[in-house]
Amino acid sequence: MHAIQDHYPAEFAHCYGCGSANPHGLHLKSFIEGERTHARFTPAAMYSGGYPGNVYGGLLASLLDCHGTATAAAFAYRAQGRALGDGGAPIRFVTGSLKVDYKRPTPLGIELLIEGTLRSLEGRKAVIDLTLSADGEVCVTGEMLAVQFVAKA
Ligand SMILES: CCCCCCCCCCCCCC(=O)SCCNC(=O)CCNC(=O)[C@H](O)C(C)(C)COP(=O)(O)OP(=O)(O)OC[C@H]1O[C@@H](n2cnc3c(N)ncnc32)[C@H](O)[C@@H]1OP(=O)(O)O
Repeated sequence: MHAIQDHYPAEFAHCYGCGSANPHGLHLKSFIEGERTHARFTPAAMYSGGYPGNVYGGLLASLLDCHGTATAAAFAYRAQGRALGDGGAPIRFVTGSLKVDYKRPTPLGIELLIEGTLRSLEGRKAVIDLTLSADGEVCVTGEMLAVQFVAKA
C-alpha cells in the first residue's frame, strides 16, 4: 500500500519530517483507512528529551505536523472525488496552526502510533484532530489547522 507522502510530487518531497528525498529526515509515512489516518514511528535514543527514557517534545510535534498535513491532503482528495496521485494538480496543505498537548511522557524505543481524523473541511481550511500513542496509551494530542496552499503568481 502506498503512503500518502508517496504521492507528493518531487518538489514537495524535501520535508524534514516526511520527505522521501531528504536523506536526514524522519521519513514519516501516513496511510488513510476509512475515516482515520495512521503512521508509525519508533524513536531511537538520539531523540531523547531531558527526561531519561522519554522522547523530546519537539520531535513529537514534528510527527503530528507532518501527519496532520498528510491527513488534510488525503481527506481533501477524497472530498473532491479524486484519487491520491491521480496526476492532476496536487492538493497541498501547510500547517497554519498546531496546538499540542503533552498528556504523559512518551517512551523512547517503542513504536508510536500517530492517528488523525478530519473534524472539518471548509474552503481551504481543514481542522485535524491528532493523537500519538505508545502501547495503547495516548501520550500526546494535537489540533491542527491545515491551510490549502495556493501558489501566488
Ligand atoms: C497528495 C499530494 C499532496 C501534495 C502535498 C505536498 C505538501 C507537503 C507539505 C508537507 C508539509 C509538512 C508540514 C509543514 O512543515 S508546513 C510548514 C510550516 N507552515 C508554514 O510554513 C506555513 C506558513 N504560513 C503560510 O504560508 C500562510 O500563512 C498560510 C498558507 C497558512 C495562509 O496564508 P494565505 O495568504 O494563503 O491565506 P490566508 O492568510 O487568507 O488564510 C486562509 C484562511 O486560513 C486562516 N488562517 C491562516 N492561518 C491561521 C492561523 N494560524 N490560525 C487561524 N486561522 C488561520 C485565515 O484566517 C483564513 O481563514 P478565512 O478568513 O478564509 O476564514
